[in-house]
Amino acid sequence: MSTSEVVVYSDARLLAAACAARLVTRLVDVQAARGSASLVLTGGGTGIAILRELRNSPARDAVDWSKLDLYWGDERFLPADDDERNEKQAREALLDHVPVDPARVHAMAPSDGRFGDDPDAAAADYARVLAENARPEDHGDVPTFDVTLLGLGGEGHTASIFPESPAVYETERSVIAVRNSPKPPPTRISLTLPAIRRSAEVWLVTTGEAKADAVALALAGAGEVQLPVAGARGQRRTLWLLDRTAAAKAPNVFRPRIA
Ligand SMILES: O=C(O)[C@H](O)[C@@H](O)[C@H](O)[C@H](O)COP(=O)(O)O
Repeated sequence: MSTSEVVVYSDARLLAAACAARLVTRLVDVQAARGSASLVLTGGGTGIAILRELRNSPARDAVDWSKLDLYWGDERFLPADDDERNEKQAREALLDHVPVDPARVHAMAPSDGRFGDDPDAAAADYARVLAENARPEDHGDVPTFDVTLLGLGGEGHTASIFPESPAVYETERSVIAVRNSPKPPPTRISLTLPAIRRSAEVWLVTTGEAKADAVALALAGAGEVQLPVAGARGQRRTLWLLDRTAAAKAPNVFRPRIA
């Protein structure tokens, strides 16, 4: 697993714009090398702000959107048209404005979809989708996601994996249902940490003073059971993209120049 790299930006808007620029470059490079690319999206304010900046990026269409596989790290288990759905927010922010291939947009099922209000069935189906899209070189039932975007909570959750929850102990399944989430809504679908760790690169993106303790503890080596975001690592790269306030308590060794 990769060691953490940290880049600090002076404010949240600049972080979102710079992360969008990084994404364009990374996706273009991967597509140039392999013909296609894969990106895992996150919910939350920072994750959606990045998608809006990507939509407005002048270099946006350097990405071949038709050759991009899109997944979600987690989803709020709500009706498809609920404004709180990560998928709906991502479509409004970006996906409805670029020529993605609908067959390559892999959304997690809503609570009014073909699995009804059964989050376990919806989670199992998403695990099947991941397995179907894994290639032999991925060595398992989860694709090697080129970039996985993840937000984090002030108490250290990432995706919908919360401290000391059943999700954080999951070692076999790639996707699980989450109930009684401390962050509303209570029922969610989430990749597990083993699935997240199949990523080539994990980009942890967050802003705000409320996240500073979780960032500092993760960078200082906290355990994933108490701080799930500490277990979100890429095979080749784990990149923390922070604004100045979220980085304020980071260990000095990580206190880099502020971009
Ligand atoms: O569905 C969700 O809520 C997200 O996946 C969640 O993991 C989010 O990324 C963090 O809670 C950070 O959210 P903010 O960026 O809004 O603080």
